[in-house]
Amino acid sequence: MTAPGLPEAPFPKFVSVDEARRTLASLLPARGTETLPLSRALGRTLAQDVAALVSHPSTTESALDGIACREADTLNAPVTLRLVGESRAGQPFQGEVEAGQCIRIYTGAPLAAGTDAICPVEVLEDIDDEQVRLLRPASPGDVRPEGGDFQAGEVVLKAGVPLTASRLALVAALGHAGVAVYTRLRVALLSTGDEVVAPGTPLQAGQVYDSNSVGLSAMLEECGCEVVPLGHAPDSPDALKEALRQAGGADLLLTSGGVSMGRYDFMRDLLIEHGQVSFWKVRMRPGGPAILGRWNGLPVFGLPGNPVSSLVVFQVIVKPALTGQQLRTLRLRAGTLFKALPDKTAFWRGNVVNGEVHEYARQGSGVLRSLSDADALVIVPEGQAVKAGDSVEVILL
Ligand SMILES: Nc1nc2c(c(=O)[nH]1)N[C@H]1C(S)=C(S)[C@@H](COP(=O)(O)OP(=O)(O)OC[C@H]3O[C@@H](n4cnc5c(N)ncnc54)[C@H](O)[C@@H]3O)O[C@H]1N2
Ligand code: MOO
Repeated sequence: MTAPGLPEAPFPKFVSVDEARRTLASLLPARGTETLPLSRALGRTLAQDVAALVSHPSTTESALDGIACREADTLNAPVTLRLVGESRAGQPFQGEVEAGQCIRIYTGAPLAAGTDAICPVEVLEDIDDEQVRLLRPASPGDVRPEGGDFQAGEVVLKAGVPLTASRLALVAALGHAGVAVYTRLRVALLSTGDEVVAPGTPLQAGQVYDSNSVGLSAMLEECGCEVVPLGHAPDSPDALKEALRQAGGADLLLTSGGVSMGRYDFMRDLLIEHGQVSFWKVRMRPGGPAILGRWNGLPVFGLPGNPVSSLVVFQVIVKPALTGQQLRTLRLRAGTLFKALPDKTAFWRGNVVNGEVHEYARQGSGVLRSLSDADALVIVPEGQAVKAGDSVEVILL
């Protein structure tokens, strides 16, 4: 597909979002694996299935502080039972509990032989050291069965999932002190533009603070990448060539700015004239002008400068390519109209209100606060408007 006004070129233009993602993934190096302690594995991608070394719970245990007894004895509560001992975590009751008897028990302590139900302290009355009165029947639902969470030998986590905080906790519970992960990709990061300045310095008229470096660097960290910060380069082919040279040892150079139709969009010019371009422009908004190519073998992904555009392209194209993970989406009911674009997938910002997603008022690619204020990117396929009441696919932000 060739747009009016663009020169003919020996590379694809206006590729789909899926094609852009696949092409970027195909330029990245195959990754090795390494084993890391859990304290250093946050954000990395699991390289091997992880099986449980133990069952959890390791024995059948109580979910509450109270007494353990036989449910059948308590169906006509209030009833009085005879206390014959107690079970604490690490100090289980050794004997058998018989009909009409009970033991004191605490959360996480093993059940005793003969017991099958728990009555919590809130519905107990102590009569004396040997007797207790249950105001309600004891519940088998407050017993946690052995292996109810996972069984020894069971594969609980599959290779390829990202290691979030809760998954790292799970790996520890499975009994592992370390975990096999894919090695980190080294991603060099560069902001371009004469007007771009680092935050913390005074801003002259026409300048803008470099928000892209900050947002993209944080997103790369979240993807488990090693970031090589190259800072900022002005709109000059020589300065950009120097930055491209500095990025030489990286697996990918990510740039922002200078890829659209302007006369000073030199990143685009350099890649088209002296690099090898895989595609220029993606059928999406925001983010349409993105360009992918290689410079002396180094994959270079040029994100658009507009702050919303660069972060959205990262989210929907770069992140899945870097992590090998599918985009996580879910479906919600639309509470308002989301307009379609004839030849682009739109990623409109939306807010979730009472389970419905509503359009955020300001959709401009320069309105960076829209990504902070919104709850979701609403995916509107090419040419297919979403009406209020329709089901729509969203990415939660
Ligand atoms: N005639 C046309 N003009 C434009 C088109 C088009 O198709 N025809 N596409 C528009 C779209 S869509 C986008 S997106 C932008 C992308 O342009 P560039 O990638 O060339 O980006 P710049 O022109 O360098 O900057 C755009 C905008 O973003 C601000 N910016 C740049 N870098 C940063 C940064 N690191 N932190 C914060 N803000 C940044 C910059 O100041 C500009 O305001 O092109 C449209 N134009
Ligand atoms: O794609 Mo641009 O990102 O619409 O402004």
